[in-house]
Amino acid sequence: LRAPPDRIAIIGAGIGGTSAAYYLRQKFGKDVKIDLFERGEVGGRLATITLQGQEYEAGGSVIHPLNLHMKRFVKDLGLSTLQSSGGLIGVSNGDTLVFEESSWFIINIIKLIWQYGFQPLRMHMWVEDVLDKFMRIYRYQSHDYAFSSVENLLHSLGGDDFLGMLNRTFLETLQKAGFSEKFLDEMIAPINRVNYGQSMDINGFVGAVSLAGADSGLWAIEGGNKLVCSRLLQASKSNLISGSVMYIEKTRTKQTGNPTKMYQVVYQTGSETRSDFYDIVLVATPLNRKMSNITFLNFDPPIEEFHQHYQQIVATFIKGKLNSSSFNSRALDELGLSTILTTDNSHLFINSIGIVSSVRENNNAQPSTDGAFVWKAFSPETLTKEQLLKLFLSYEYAVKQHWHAYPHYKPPEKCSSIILHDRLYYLNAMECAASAMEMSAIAAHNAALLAYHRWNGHTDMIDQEDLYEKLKTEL
Ligand SMILES: Cc1cc2nc3c(=O)[nH]c(=O)nc-3n(C[C@H](O)[C@H](O)[C@H](O)COP(=O)(O)OP(=O)(O)OC[C@H]3O[C@@H](n4cnc5c(N)ncnc54)[C@H](O)[C@@H]3O)c2cc1C
Ligand SMILES: CC(C)=CCC/C(C)=C/CC/C(C)=C/CSC[C@H](N)C(=O)O
Repeated sequence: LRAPPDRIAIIGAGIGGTSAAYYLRQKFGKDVKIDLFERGEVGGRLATITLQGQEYEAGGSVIHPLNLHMKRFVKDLGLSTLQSSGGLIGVSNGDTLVFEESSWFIINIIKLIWQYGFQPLRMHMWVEDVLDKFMRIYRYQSHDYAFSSVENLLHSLGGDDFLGMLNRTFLETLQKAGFSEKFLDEMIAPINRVNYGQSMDINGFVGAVSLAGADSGLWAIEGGNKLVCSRLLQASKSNLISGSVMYIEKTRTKQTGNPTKMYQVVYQTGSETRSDFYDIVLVATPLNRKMSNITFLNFDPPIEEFHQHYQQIVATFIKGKLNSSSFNSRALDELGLSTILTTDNSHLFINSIGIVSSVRENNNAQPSTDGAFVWKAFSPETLTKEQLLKLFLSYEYAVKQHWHAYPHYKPPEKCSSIILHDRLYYLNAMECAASAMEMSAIAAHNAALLAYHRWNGHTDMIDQEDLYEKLKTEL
């Protein structure tokens, strides 16, 4: 093995950047100096909001039971978990509830079969099949295999079917699989709206991830999901630099005494502009002007500006008494639902609304003495006072958080390269397939392995074909 690199820079301390620091430390050992640049808060899109002394998840909130990297972090870093799901769900089309869950399991089964036949069961099997194939990544990564592009990674998991999903809309994918318009409109589109704030025109792969996000057994980290980022940072023994990276320059000349330092990272901290030289750089933030504003200088061929459009989502936290008549024409004293999803209807100004528990409560949100709960609404635009008064009989507060949340999906997806230059890697290229905490952790592990193998010239560990067959016989 070649001597390890001297210095590595990671830009962005969200779940992608902090898990990259963790995996890079595992691969390159204790001597490499890792600098992690962050211009905002550690956690990035994993963030909480504190209201009347209670903390709530404002960004990434739920984790799937089969998200094995996230599970592993919790175990290795001594964190605790909370169960996230619970409560009854309804689906409103703006006039009426087209589906309403009952607290009786058997009643729900009868209702689902009555309204949609066996399509919910078929859909469950379809998602399970995608997840089964998706989980091959853990085996590949535990054997240290890496991929140089998102397409190669997806192809190794699910062959041409997975690439096809990236290139077709979710609607086309499910229509082709024989699902009815009514079922897609009333059950599947509402799940896309709560999870990705988008219609059935997203790509089929992110559609499958979105449906996995409606499975049972979802969980979260006690104290807030962002805790995993600060713990990963600590465990990786990286150096956090609070500053905004402005540009990355490919160095023109060899640095005296160390010919390998290829990149100069220039950043702003307070009113000062500083810079440092690095052997390897990992970019762990979406590269577009609104989200990171990083330019690349002196690269040949040049690294062009990135234009991936990110969907704006507003999360509004409202403490109040919901007005059931805004979702249902039937007059009800008490709706009895804790989450209301909505169908794709241009008259609706929210994507979803649901009661939230604090990051320290296990699934048992309690109303205040006057019967008010804390609700979280997702909407494409800021809610106006009139809209809030339509949704609520009365409310104590309404506090909003804006996000450039996830890519605006528009298949066929053209994913950016993971390798931007010799030793310059882009983790968030992965978001073109699907944006989720686990996807960032997978991208981070992949980039750490890729950087390690390319540093050591292990080309046989990159983009191996037929890995599934090859690893079948390995213990
Ligand atoms: C409202 C919402 C709900 C979500 N719900 C879920 C969910 O329930 N489950 C799930 O799995 N996923 C969910 N997601 C998606 C998930 O949160 C993201 O996919 C994931 O957190 C992305 O992590 P990341 O580290 O790749 O990027 P980010 O978290 O965006 O991290 C990038 C970091 O880079 C920093 N940065 C940017 N530019 C610079 C610069 N020039 N210099 C220095 N630092 C810079 C940013 O400040 C940021 O901290 C949700 C997202 C949102 C917004
Ligand atoms: C990556 C895999 C296989 C599974 C991840 C499934 C998952 C947890 C998807 C959720 C994706 C997402 C962007 C959800 C946003 S909204 C979350 C929640 N409903 C909320 O109300 O905050």
